[in-house]
Amino acid sequence: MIRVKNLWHVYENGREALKGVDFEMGSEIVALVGQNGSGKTTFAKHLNGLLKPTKGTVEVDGLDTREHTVAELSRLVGYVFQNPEHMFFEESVFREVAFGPRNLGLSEGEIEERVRWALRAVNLEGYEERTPYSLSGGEKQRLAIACVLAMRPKYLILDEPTTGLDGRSSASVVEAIRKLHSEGHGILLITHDMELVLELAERVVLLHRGEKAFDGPVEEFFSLELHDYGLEKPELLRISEKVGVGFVKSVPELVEVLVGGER
Ligand SMILES: Nc1ncnc2c1ncn2[C@@H]1O[C@H](COP(=O)(O)OP(=O)(O)OP(=O)(O)O)[C@@H](O)[C@H]1O
Repeated sequence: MIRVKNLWHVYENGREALKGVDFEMGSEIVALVGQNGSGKTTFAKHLNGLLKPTKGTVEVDGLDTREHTVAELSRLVGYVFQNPEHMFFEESVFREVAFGPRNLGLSEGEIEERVRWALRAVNLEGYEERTPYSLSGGEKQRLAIACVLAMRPKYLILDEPTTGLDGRSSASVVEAIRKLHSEGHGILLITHDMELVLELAERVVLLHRGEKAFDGPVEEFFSLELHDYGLEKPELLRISEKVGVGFVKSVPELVEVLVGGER
């Protein structure tokens, strides 16, 4: 479990970015949402120790982040940053994914096993010898996830994993996230994309001006007045409400309800 209690973060310039946030998560898919500057990145960086609480506590599987290094915590909480392609520096996909495990001092056999496993998890088998720069946007994003996965973290933080990707690439990333979740990883998805929240999240945490304004099931989240928080309802939900169907998670589900009549 990740346990955050009364988390405050005040930057050196006096900016109070987080004000008393409580949070817990296990192996769910949680979407972390909120308008620009609401504190999402500041919050997420506390979960692998990149930032330490000004006040309050953050514990990951019983480890207090103040007492452990980022290197130690990164084995538990993997962080895939936005636009990860800027972080690739090896000449092959294999070497890129092997970099983290190699730094752990593992044997060549173990490294290879981890790389194959991580590439399989994101459907990039057969890409081992490609250069990272030759990959498509969706493939790069999945490679970035594989690099973090190779450290075998229990929890994954994904910052805007589908932003800038076309429909097909985005679908491949969504599929990889679902697969990881089904294998027991807890996933914190930072995003502005409400369609993605609808499609993937079980639970939503909404930050507003550094405070937690909502924490609950996705259906309940979408019944909030999202404009008040600078957010938009997904088009699909606007349509489904207009035709009197209410909450649906996907276009096929909407069609099924419309064609099948009663739910
Ligand atoms: N290093 C820093 N020093 C001072 N203030 C900061 C620093 N980093 C962030 N802030 C401020 O803290 C607040 C929260 O920022 P944060 O990046 O956590 O928000 P966010 O929700 O992730 O925003 P976005 O959606 O734009 O990425 C903002 O007002 C921001 O300007």
